[in-house]
Amino acid sequence: MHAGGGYPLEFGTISVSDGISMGHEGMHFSLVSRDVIADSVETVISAERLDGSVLLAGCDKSLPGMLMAAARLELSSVFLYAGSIMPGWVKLEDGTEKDVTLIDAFEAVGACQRGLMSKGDLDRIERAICPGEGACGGMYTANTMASVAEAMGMSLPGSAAPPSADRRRDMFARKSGEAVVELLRRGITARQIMTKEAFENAIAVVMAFGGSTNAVLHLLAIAHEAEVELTLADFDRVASRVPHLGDLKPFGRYVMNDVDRIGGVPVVMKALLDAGLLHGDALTVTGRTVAENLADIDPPDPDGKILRALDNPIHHTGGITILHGSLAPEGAVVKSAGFDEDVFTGTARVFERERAALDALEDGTITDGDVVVIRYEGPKGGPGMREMLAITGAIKGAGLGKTVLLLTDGRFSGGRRACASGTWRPRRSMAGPSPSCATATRSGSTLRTRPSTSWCRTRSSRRGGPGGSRWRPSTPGACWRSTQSSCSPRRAARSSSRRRSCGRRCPRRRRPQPFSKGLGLDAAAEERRSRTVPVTQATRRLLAAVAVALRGPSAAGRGRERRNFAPERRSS
Ligand SMILES: CC(C)(O)[C@@H](O)C(=O)O
Repeated sequence: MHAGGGYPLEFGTISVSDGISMGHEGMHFSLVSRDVIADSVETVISAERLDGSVLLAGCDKSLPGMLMAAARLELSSVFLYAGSIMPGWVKLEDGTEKDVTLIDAFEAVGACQRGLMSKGDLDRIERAICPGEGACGGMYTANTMASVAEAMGMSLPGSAAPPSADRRRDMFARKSGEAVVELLRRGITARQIMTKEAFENAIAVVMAFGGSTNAVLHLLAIAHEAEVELTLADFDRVASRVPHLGDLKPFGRYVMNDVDRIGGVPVVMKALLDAGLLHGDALTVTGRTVAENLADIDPPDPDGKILRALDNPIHHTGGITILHGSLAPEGAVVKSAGFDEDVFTGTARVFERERAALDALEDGTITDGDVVVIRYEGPKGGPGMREMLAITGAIKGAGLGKTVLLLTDGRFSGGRRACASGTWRPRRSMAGPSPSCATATRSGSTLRTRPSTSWCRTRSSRRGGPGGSRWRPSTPGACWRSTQSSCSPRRAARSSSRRRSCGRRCPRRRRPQPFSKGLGLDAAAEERRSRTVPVTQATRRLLAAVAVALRGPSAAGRGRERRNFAPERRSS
């Protein structure tokens, strides 16, 4: 920002690592953290009257949280991803060597429980999965959302794929700072970039990569903040045209680092643009269009292995399918990239909460042909719509990944490999004290799902009762607050802080006035711009005075040192 002529102030938000919060009570807070992050960014930027922002994020919920804040604030913003981890490497007892990610550890737990893996190997995998810093390495939620940000034009072209430890990240950080000052000069705000076309571009890239189902939830939330009309039907429409090209984990063989080696996200964007599947005229944070950025980069064609060519896709439709049917009248989301079978028919085994299903798996009572239904994990009933990675990982590790289907009103991890469909809202799910799923489902009923034709049904005419004998309302706190506005998984996709999602009236927010108002493109503003930098001198004087008051005279000096330090870092 210094280099661009602006003056940066730094602040942090909370963040939750999903790898740590997975599989226990902590996961109730994960999705909630997304909205807390968006709220906290809005709060600081609004309170301090900042002109724009470079929004940095690493793990799953902080990425959409930041993008939601950008959309809500409608100031100049550039999103910058912290990059993903490199895969780990492990040598198992029998001499097998393989690359591993976090997901291998969750699956190893299931394998160990079933006696398919020794405790020694489980321990080796657990120690190998995190060889350094960065978000989870496969095309899980963090990398999916980083690709979303790049495809949407909210981050610099080529910035999503380089790993966390890669020094190119320093270059992207510097350029992001310069870019936001330039956006401010030109009066370009986040909502001018986050248009319907930008969302469609993001969905197209998710479909081509076979990204995380969480992208559906998060994109709906970001669109809601941007006041862009986006529905599940949009995902259906784009998925029907865009083929699945990425042989990427969890279902494929490669990780984000491999995508980086073959040219990163621009490779898939260029392939889609050439095929007429991307809006080339959408504006981006470079101030140029998607097509102009791609022309500058001139990325190579897909390599045919990590990313297939459009005429030789892995699947002819996108990696995510929206299901409808008696089980999910409002829609359910399934990662069809992981389904080999056209139809899955099985017998419902209904569990209240993930723990009960994990216990049944450990007992060996979940078997081939079962449809594990986990209920009371929804946004309100859960609360917090927990991710089910512990159970999907354990099912896969137990060797049941292809023969057992999992349905839940909770969420799925971007890393799950078992057959699973979730984020659904069966009929009557809002009734009674437990507005979770599966009041429509009873153990023993036959469930059928067919991702290829987008439906999931129950054959049973019997509906379950309200159930939920063990359901308790959440106690006041962050989770409880989130239940006050989330009604269904579809609506939970929208920010809890925007009451409109529940049909309650929410006054239209007034657009915040940027502090350095008048940096637009008109002649007078241009003239002013040439005489001033985006942060006013008055602000700078005020900040210096505050720094002196808080930390003594040396603090103001330190501020000056930092400013002067920036160009030196560039030369080193
Ligand atoms: C822990 C993971 C793999 O990050 C997961 O939460 C996801 O959704 O990607």
